[in-house]
Amino acid sequence: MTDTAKLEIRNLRKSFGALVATNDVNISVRPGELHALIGPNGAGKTTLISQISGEMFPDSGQILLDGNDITRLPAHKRASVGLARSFQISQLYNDFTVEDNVAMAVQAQSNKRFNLLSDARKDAALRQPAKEALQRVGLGDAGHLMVSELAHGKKRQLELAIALSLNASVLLLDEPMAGLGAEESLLMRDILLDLKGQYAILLVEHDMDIVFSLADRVTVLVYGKPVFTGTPEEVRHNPIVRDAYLGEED
Ligand SMILES: Nc1ncnc2c1ncn2[C@@H]1O[C@H](COP(=O)(O)OP(=O)(O)OP(=O)(O)O)[C@@H](O)[C@H]1O
Repeated sequence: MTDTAKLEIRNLRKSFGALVATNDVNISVRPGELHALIGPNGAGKTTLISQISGEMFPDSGQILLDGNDITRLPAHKRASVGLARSFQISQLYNDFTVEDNVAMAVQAQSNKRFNLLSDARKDAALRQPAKEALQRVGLGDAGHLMVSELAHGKKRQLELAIALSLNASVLLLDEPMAGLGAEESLLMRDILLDLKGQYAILLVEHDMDIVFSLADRVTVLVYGKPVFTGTPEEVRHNPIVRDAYLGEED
């Protein structure tokens, strides 16, 4: 399994003072796999994602992408080696159009390459991937709208479009369903279903219906430590998981 992992987390550890938020974590995400990370509030899911995306560095351990060690690579360089974290709504530019927001992300990632082109070609080279990414998340007709005009669900779709426009093969998705209404959730579920199989996806999500219906494998994190990794069916029936986490739901 180690040989074929797209993303591999080895013995990762991160403490905040006395609190061990990431406690010797080992997780692998295979090519095309949708791997969900679940756990109670405070289990360390966001802390782990932040280390994988490079916003925070671990105390020890390794993060490998396609077998290459990216543990200390700065966050802004990770997209160019194939790893994208879904943007957060707080990072969107409200006073620009939807398409501008995606085009700016494409440009920010590949500044040097585009600076060599003439303005017209540069514009086309930025607009085309932006349009394709928007199409992919169901925002093909919304490119001209100002971000400030978008409903919450559409902003979430835009976050995902920005991640897709970066041409990564590994996606880190941190609670894409958060704050969505029932209809918006169904739409997001369909979008994720469409992406499934084409990207290696590490998905943090509290919505268990989504996790159990979409994930190939699930890792359960409790107090910073993975207690079990398996298929949704195995996770559902595992006594350790039920005691530690799902117990109250059964
Ligand atoms: N910068 C920080 N400084 C100190 N403690 C932190 C910091 N970031 C997170 N923690 C602590 O680390 C633990 C893990 O937090 P984290 O946000 O990663 O959990 P989570 O699983 O994402 O939770 P949730 O599901 O509520 O989002 C918590 O106890 C949290 O209080």
